[in-house]
Amino acid sequence: MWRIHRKFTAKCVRLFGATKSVGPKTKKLEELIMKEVLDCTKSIQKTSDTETLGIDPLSHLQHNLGSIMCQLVFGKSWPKDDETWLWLQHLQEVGTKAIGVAGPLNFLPFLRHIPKYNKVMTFLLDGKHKTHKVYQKLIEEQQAKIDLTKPDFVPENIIQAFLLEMKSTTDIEYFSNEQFYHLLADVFGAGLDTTLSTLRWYILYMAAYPDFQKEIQKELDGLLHDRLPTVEDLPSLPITRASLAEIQRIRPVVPVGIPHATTDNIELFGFNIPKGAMILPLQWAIHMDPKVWKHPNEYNPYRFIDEEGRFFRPKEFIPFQTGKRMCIGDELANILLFLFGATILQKFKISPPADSEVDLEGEIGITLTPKPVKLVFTCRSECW
Ligand code: HEM
Repeated sequence: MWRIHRKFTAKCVRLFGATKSVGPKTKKLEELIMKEVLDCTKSIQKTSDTETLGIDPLSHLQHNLGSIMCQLVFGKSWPKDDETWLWLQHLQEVGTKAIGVAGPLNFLPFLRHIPKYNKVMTFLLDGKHKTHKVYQKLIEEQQAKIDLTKPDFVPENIIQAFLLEMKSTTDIEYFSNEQFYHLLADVFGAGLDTTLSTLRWYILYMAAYPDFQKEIQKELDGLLHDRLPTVEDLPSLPITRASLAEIQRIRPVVPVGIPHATTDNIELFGFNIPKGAMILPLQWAIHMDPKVWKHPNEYNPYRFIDEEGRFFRPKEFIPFQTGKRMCIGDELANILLFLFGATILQKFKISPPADSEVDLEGEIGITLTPKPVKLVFTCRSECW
């Protein structure tokens, strides 16, 4: 099952233009992303004008990053104050924390009888049923818009692609309604929470490390002058790229990895691991290993810059994990992080409010997220 769904979703992501080489589809994706990036920076500026003691950019980032994921997955997005959208965001936020709390149930299923875990599971299952009802409506909306019998039909979002697959596949069990709902939830969840948390960490670290912030802004100004960043700019901006990589090293959003299981008995480094054992690939241990990274707790983008000043990736850097189940959204994530991160730094100086320090400790659910924060966003020039 997972192989077929993985192949299907990876194909969709490529179809949306999230690839290493930049073609017309990537430019279309860039256009969609930049529209939301600019809406986001405008909202940050607007709220900053009224809140002189600083703002938490979370709601703006969540709305605009979420709108991109919604368009790619569901084929539509909602206004900021729409009830369905607010509910989906709330469920995503609280659900991610709840999945973290429910984690021990993977190892000790009997815990579900304890009220604390029972409550969390009831919340998660209730949320799942309600979300599936919303998804059904979204599927019907897309169904009404498209004609799958047209030979030149090209899907524009995951719902349309799944409907096309349902029509043409012989593997009906893999493309059933139930699987449809789960796939939509998985891609939306996997894509939004991870990129959102990474961007929040990035903004926070920029406030905590003003000298690096200035250096990145100097690099951006030197190449872009007054124009906005594009995906083609990425290779010419090694410090910016390294600063984004370093945030993914020091604050990996899935620090304990996603649980996997052995398919057979194996021996690894003298340890016997039985078939069916749960394996947690501890990303944190790899990204914080002092044998690989000097002073691992220090934020230092220069770990990703070689002697010639070019960006390079040490093999121990695995923010998207590695192997057969590696993230399939890595290219999309890199494009999102770069366009959001570079534009925000181009437009704002980010700093903590006067007489306060930046809290770099996080909160752990299934992902590692920053705590609520207030930051001051000062327009760097005549931005708009
Ligand atoms: C900074 C952003 C992101 C990070 C750090 C991240 C990280 C990860 C990690 C660590 C995994 C687990 C790999 C494993 O099980 O070994 C994963 C899986 C996955 N990611 Fe991402 N991800 C990001 C963005 C995205 C985006 C934008 C999408 C949207 C398409 C996405 C879709 C997926 C999917 C579908 C899987 C499951 C793959 C499978 O089970 O075979 N991710 N991601």
